[in-house]
Amino acid sequence: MADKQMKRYTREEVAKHNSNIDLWIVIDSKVYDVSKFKSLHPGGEAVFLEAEIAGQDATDAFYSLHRHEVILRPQFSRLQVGILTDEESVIYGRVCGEPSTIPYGEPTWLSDGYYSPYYKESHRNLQKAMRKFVDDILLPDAVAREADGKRPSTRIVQAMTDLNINTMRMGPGPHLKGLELMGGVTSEEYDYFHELIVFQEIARCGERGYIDGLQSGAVIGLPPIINFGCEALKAKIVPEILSGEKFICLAVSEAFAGSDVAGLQCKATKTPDQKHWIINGSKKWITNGTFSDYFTIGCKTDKGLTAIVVERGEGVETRLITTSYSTASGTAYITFDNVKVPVENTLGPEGGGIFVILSNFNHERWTMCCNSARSQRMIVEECLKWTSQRFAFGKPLNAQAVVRNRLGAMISRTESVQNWLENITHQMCNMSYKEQAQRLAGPIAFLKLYCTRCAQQTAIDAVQLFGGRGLTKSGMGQLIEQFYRTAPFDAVLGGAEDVLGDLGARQAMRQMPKNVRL
Ligand code: HEM
Repeated sequence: MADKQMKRYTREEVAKHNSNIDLWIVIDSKVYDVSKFKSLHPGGEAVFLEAEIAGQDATDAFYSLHRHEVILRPQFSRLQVGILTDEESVIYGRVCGEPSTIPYGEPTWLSDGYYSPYYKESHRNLQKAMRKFVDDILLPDAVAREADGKRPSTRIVQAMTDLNINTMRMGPGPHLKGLELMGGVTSEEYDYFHELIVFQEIARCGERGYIDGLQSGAVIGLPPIINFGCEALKAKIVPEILSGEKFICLAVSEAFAGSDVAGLQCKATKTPDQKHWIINGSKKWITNGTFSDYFTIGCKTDKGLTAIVVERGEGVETRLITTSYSTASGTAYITFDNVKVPVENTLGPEGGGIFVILSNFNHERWTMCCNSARSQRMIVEECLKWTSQRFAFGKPLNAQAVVRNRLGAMISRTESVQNWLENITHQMCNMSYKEQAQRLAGPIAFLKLYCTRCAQQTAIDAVQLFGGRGLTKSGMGQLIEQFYRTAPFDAVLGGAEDVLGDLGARQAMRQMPKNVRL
């Protein structure tokens, strides 16, 4: 029943319902009868019988211990029996489809009264459409699948296909030609800032394993085919993946080698008639591998590392690896046992696999930064809310200078990550794919290294602010717990931090002018 139609009570009237058998409380001007509920309350019965709670305004006590969404659940909202005379409820949580009202809850370009040189009307239109899609459609499935560990539901894959979201996640290019994009964006105007928006809005669902389950294998496994595959291969595989009919993943890392791509042991040898590859070996930690139909892999061949596309079939086995994030991502251990693949499935020149894989890494790492930057912002928002509504030592947490100092550091990191990301994205918008491969490998490696270090420090800070709740999978700190558990993923996937730092520094050293001196 809407508040307006509810019976009005004065605070004095509510106060009379303060006994074990007749017990009311007020939360945000709404009057709740908890007489029966109290024995079912997960936090125990006794809390309701305290003198400052029974028949009293329990708003601060409630928000010190529960997320706003708790009181919105139908089984609890129906405990409401009235509303206070001459008062209205004022507290709200996340409003579906709307921008956050929390300071730093949105990047500068989405914050009222601030400016950015990078975003145009088409970016704003896409952002609004994506936000609505994520809040209304994606989020409920993300929460459910993260909990049951199943891959994203077919209807979500279908919805994303219908809205061309997966095609947009391949970046700007001819694959978008003629498509109607969300927010009325045309394929000609679609640039990397549009793509950044797609990734950052999806990141807001906050369910890290699920996000990877959302065909992130295609985001990294399909571009090598688009950029280096022969026409026949592209004509067959690209439509199958973009229509959501089939799934693909990028399978590079192995039990034997991860960041050391040159040390891979999976081997491809040609048949005597030179028409097929015979592939033997294994791959480990392959995102979406359990449900993929195609595998873009790196293999040792006589001419060196070569990229090849393998179709699921005889000799290909995948099994689930349980990592510290949810199994919604379909992370797999894959074995190839005498798998026969046509040589036409080779991507780029034989022996040129390192270039195929490395040039793809730039885009992959950049998408990870988009995701991580937005996730860090969400954690900042959670911490700003928590520290203002949680009371300790008689004051809100944010009344302590040490807490504000920690918040300040978290905000600074989040802002610097987003601003650097936007600068790199601007470079990508102005460079060809080849120029990006040549000039941005170092900067993107540094960005990812910086981004994931910031994320991990922010995760540690957030746990300090939330205490035990930051380590508990349900309740107030559930997003913090998940972020703390999964932030290290981005620091390893797509290149470990130390490897990336080295890569960027080596590139800088190569570019040093020969004759310059101090
Ligand atoms: C209609 C009002 C209330 C409802 C529907 C409600 C519901 C819940 C639920 C579902 C939980 C489980 C944890 C979670 O999902 O967040 C919980 C935990 C708890 N609740 Fe309530 N609650 C209400 C009011 C209160 C009040 C007024 C107090 C204290 C004065 C309180 C104290 C607690 C405590 C101490 C916990 C355990 C929190 C923890 O483990 O961190 N609850 N409540």
